[in-house]
Amino acid sequence: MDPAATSQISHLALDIGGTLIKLVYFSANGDHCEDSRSNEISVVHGKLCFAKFETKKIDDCLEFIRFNILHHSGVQHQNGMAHDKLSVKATGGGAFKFADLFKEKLGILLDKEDEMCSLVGGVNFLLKTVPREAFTYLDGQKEFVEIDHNDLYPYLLVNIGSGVSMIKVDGDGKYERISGTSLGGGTFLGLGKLLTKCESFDELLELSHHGNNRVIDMLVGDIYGGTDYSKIGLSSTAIASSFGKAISDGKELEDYQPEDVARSLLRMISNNIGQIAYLNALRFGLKRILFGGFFIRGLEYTMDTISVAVHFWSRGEAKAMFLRHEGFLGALGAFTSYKTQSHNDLKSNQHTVQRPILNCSGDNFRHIPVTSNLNDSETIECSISLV
Ligand SMILES: Nc1ncnc2c1ncn2[C@@H]1O[C@H](COP(=O)(O)OP(=O)(O)OP(=O)(O)O)[C@@H](O)[C@H]1O
Ligand SMILES: CC(C)(CO)[C@@H](O)C(=O)NCCC(=O)O
Repeated sequence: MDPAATSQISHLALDIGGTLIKLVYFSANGDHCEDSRSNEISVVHGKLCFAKFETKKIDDCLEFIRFNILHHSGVQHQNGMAHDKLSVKATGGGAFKFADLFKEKLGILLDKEDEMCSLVGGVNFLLKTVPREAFTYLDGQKEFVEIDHNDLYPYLLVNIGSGVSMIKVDGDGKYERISGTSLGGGTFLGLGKLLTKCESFDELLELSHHGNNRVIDMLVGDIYGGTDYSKIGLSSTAIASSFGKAISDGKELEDYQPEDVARSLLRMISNNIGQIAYLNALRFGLKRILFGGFFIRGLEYTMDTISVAVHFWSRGEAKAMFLRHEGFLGALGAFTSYKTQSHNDLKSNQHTVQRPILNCSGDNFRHIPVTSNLNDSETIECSISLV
C-alpha cells in the first residue's frame, strides 16, 4: 500500500441525536508499517478524533465534514484527482431523519447502526482498550478504575442524552434496554432556557456553578423546623421537594436569581436520574452503574449529585462510574462496527481506486496501550489494520 495514500485516511462515524451530533474520525499520523504476518495487511498509526455540533446546526456539521474531506476515504485516484465515496456508519435518530440530507449534500450513504447497540459497543470498546477511561467521583475525589476484562459484566449503562436510556449489559453484544426516562439532558436545557433565559448549555452550567439550590428547593429542615428526620434517615439538609420553596415564597420567577434556578434544576435532574438508575440496578442486582451521555460533561457537581444519590439509595452497595469519553459512546460504537470487506473487493478496486479498508472490529482494531494516550482534546491514539 502506498504510504502517501494511507496518511490521508479519515474514516468517520456519526451519532446524530436529539440535541447533538457527535463525530468520531480516524486521522493517520502518516507513518505505517506492514504487518509481519501478512504482506497484504498494513497497520496505520493515528488517532481517533472527536467533534460535536448542535443538531439544529446540522449545516455546520455538513460543512465540517466537507471541509475536512471526512466523507471520502481520502485516498486518491491514480491521477490524483478523484476521491472514493464512503458509506458512513451512523447511529441515533438522526441517522434516519437526516439520511436524505447527507445523501443530497455530501453524497454520503448513512449505514445505520442501532443506537442501543452502538452505545454498548462504545462503552465496551473504551473499557477494554483505553486506560484510565472509567472513574468514580465521590467527595470531590476522582479515582480511575481499571476494570478486569474478565469481570466486566454485568453492568448498567445509563446514557443521559436528551432523554435517558438504561441498558443492562451482560456481554459483548448482549444487552437489554430495561428502562428510561424522558427527564434528561433535554429537560435540563429546555427548562433551563425557559426559566433563566440563558442561551446555551454552557451558559446554563456556568449559572448553576454560581447558584445555591437551597434558595428554591424545600429542604427536610424547612419542613421539620431545622431538625433531621433521622428515624427515616433524612438529614435536615436533604431536599424534601425540588423547587418546593416557590410554593410559599410569594415570589415571581423574576425574584429568583437565575443562578439558583439553574442549580436547583441541575440537582433535580441529576438526583432523579441517580435514583432511577439505582432502582433499576436493584431490580437486576447490578453493582456497577456506568453513566454516559453529553449531559454529564465531566461536571463535578453533576457527577457528585449522581454519585451521592446512588451511594445514598444503595447504602453504599452500588457504585456510580463515569467515562472520559462519555458523550461519544454511540459514535464510537458505530465506528467500531466497520466490518472487514473481502480481499476480493479490495483487489478488484486496487487498479482503479486504492481503497484502504478499515478493519477495526474484533482483534484487528488495535489500540496502542500507552499510559497517557489521551491528550487535552481527548483524542485516542490507535492503530488500524488495512487489508
Ligand atoms: N454544547 C451543548 N449544547 C447542547 N446541549 C449540550 C451541550 N453540551 C452538553 N449538552 C447536554 O447534553 C445533552 C445531549 O446529550 P447527547 O448528545 O448525549 O444526547 P443526544 O444524542 O442529543 O440525545 P438522544 O440520545 O436522546 O437523542 C443535551 O440535552 C444537554 O443537556
Ligand atoms: C428516544 C431516545 C432513545 C433517543 O435517543 C432517548 O431520547 C431516550 O431514551 N428517551 C427516554 C424515553 C423513555 O424511556 O421514556
